[in-house]
Amino acid sequence: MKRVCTRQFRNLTRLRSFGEVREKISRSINHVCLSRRSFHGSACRLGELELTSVRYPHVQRGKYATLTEKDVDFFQKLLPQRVLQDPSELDGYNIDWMRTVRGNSQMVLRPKTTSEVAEILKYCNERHLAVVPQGGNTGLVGGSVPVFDEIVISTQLMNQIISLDEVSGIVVCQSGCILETLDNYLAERELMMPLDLGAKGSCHIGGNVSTNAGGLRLLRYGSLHGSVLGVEAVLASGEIVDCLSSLRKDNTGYDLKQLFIGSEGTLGMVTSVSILCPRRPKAVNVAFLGVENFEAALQTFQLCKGMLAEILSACEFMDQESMQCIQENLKLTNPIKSYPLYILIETSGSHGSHDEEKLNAFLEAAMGKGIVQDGTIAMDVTQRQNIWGLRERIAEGLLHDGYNYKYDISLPLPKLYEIVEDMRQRLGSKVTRVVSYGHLGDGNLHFNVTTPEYNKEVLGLIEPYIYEWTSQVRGSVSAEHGLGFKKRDCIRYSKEPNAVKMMVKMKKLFDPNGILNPYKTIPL
Ligand SMILES: O=C(O)CC[C@@H](O)C(=O)O
Ligand SMILES: [Zn+2]
Repeated sequence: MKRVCTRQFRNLTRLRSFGEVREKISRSINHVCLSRRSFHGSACRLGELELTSVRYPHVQRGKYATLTEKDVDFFQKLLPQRVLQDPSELDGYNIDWMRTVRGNSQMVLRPKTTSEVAEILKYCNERHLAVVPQGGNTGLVGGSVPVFDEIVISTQLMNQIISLDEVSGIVVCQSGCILETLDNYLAERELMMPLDLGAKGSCHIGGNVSTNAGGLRLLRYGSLHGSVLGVEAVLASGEIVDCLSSLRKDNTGYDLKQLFIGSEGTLGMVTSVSILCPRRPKAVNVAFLGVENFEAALQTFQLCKGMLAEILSACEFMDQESMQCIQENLKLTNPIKSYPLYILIETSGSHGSHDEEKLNAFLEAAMGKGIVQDGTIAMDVTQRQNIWGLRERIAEGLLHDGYNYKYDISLPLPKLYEIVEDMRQRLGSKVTRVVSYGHLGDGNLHFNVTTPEYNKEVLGLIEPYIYEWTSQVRGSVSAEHGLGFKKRDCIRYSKEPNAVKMMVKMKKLFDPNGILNPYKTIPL
């Protein structure tokens, strides 16, 4: 049952069978639903976490029309039984997953087809009614919730898989398909989604594409700018832009679909996508390792890139503070001893025993060189999921602390941990935790600070310091979460003024009345 590890890997501990199985249901603790599932329909209350007006008092409502009875009649006729207005149903659409942005939308529309989306947008554009497209509402920058009273256009009912070409591995589907549902559908056909993330159980593919979500396997499968072959989107005017190609090659001028990938619903609402899916690997292995410092983490990554080469499918890291957070707040168990840093390595290949041999050889070498101190390899699917749960559930664990200051930074690898150590010094005992983890394989640091409640002084110690530092080392202030509402004013730290000007011009061209996801992405 247990694969034998070599002498050099002497500290290897067997993975205990975890008491905790990764929870997949929404939980409501202290009035806050914490798993990265959406909380539509669950009884969440905000209480003291109602922070939009506290943190963003400078943001003023734009000059949009307000909803009239005539408007409501129009939408009810267009979408019978698919217009939500009951206040008890609206909370889940008005509040973001982080529970730091709360809008006050009075209406949620649930279209099923592209032409219904086109009708909605045409009407809203003529009436100057602002809208916010929303998928699973799992975003981390307040991009998918209204800021004021924007009408929510939910993709919940746009969940049809349109076609699958099993030979080329191209799936075409509506934007409201849940990522995990798509992946399960593909699994039956020996294919997989090229994207995986903690929120997979509730995020919608349209939201993934609109935010250019990165996730856990970007190292292996690249970004959605490469995997998405086609996009169908509806512009503010109601015009449908059909770029839903399923071609690998198409050089007929501007690649317009790219404009909808990562523009967070500000240029058009994505209604369908076409995605190139890789073959599902036959053998997957996951190892969880302990290292003494960030230099050793980098050496581990370098070594595994060399020794595991094309079978390496993920290389993630988390620090001891992340581990403490999930131990204390989620009661998860560390399968090895305590180390300053932990590395999760995943291989995905076509030959089980060959892959295992390679992984064991890598572990022997890493331990032999003294780079890795300790580790464990998952022996079955449950153990694999449990190891992944340690990494994927940190975001959830952090919310239990109270208020979470969240930063998603792309950095040159050698610089990745500098800011964490610096910030620990800077913040000292003023905060509950300083936590860092992320995608070592693609240079993406998730830096998080928590305090029992929102604390302006702490925020002032973090910002703009962290952004200025990121800018100086030519990093990006948003690696994969987007800018949404919360980060839009930080764009200038990563994009030069002329680039921002061009974005503003594009926005005006695509959406002259500014009705599409206002207050997001583009700075004021
Ligand atoms: O919570 C975060 O900071 C990151 C969330 C997500 O991108 C992850 O990689 O787990
Ligand atoms: Zn991430």
